[in-house]
Amino acid sequence: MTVLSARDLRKAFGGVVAVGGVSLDVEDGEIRAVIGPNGAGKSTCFDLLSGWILPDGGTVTLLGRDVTGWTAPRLARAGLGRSFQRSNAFLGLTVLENVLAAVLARAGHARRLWRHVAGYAAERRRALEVLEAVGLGAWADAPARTLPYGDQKRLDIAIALAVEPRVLILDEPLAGLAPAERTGILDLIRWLARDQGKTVILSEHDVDAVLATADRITVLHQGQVLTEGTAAEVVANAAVRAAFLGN
Ligand SMILES: Nc1ncnc2c1ncn2[C@@H]1O[C@H](COP(=O)(O)OP(=O)(O)OP(=O)(O)O)[C@@H](O)[C@H]1O
Repeated sequence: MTVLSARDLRKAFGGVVAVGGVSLDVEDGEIRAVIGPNGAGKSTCFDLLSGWILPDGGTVTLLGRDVTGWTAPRLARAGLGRSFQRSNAFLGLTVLENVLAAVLARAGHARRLWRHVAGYAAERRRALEVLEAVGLGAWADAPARTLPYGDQKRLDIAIALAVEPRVLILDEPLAGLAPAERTGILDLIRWLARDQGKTVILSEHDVDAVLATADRITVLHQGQVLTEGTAAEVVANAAVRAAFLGN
């Protein structure tokens, strides 16, 4: 079953065509990597898919519904979680408060967020569960700014998971990580897809980093899909090799 589709998505900023007619279909439980060099249009694509910006043209379908033009909060309630290239965690809040804020926002409590935080027992339990799931349970009461960088990436994933998404879009979850941390995040992503039934779409610059993890890889180049396929197909593709791999 296809859970997320894009058809001919387009977005230009002034004269710059960031996304020039992208179509893709992501299947339930799949790990999809979207790779491409700087400026290929990965983040813009993710912004379009998750409702952070409006497309100039094209459509987005989530779980069978046409959600084109839906706002990010509405898409979150419909089952789409998103992390960002630059963390959107509040560094002055604790790790738990960050996830709790996201849980409360989904539940529609955003406007009275800080009035009776202590009273939200069920939501706190849910936030703690999410932290345990991503391996940050021990950091719950620590200020987010004290987290090691690799764990900040885990917190970003926890915030995206707080909306209980079916589809999780992760913008460069491996960026800036040491090899051991990358392995840890890739293990987490595999667990989310294989054991928790999430569909995961992640962006990355480097095909090697996602070869063993992604079920399929979409290669973006200059705002368009250069090719899509399994890791083996993408690596064997002459156009991809010419554009990104050198040889
Ligand atoms: N808000 C914006 N205003 C103007 N141009 C933009 C804006 N956002 C993106 N662009 C341009 O659109 C193109 C695609 O950018 P985008 O950030 O989507 O690529 P990317 O593949 O995510 O790159 P990176 O890997 O560096 O994050 C680039 O030329 C970028 O400069």
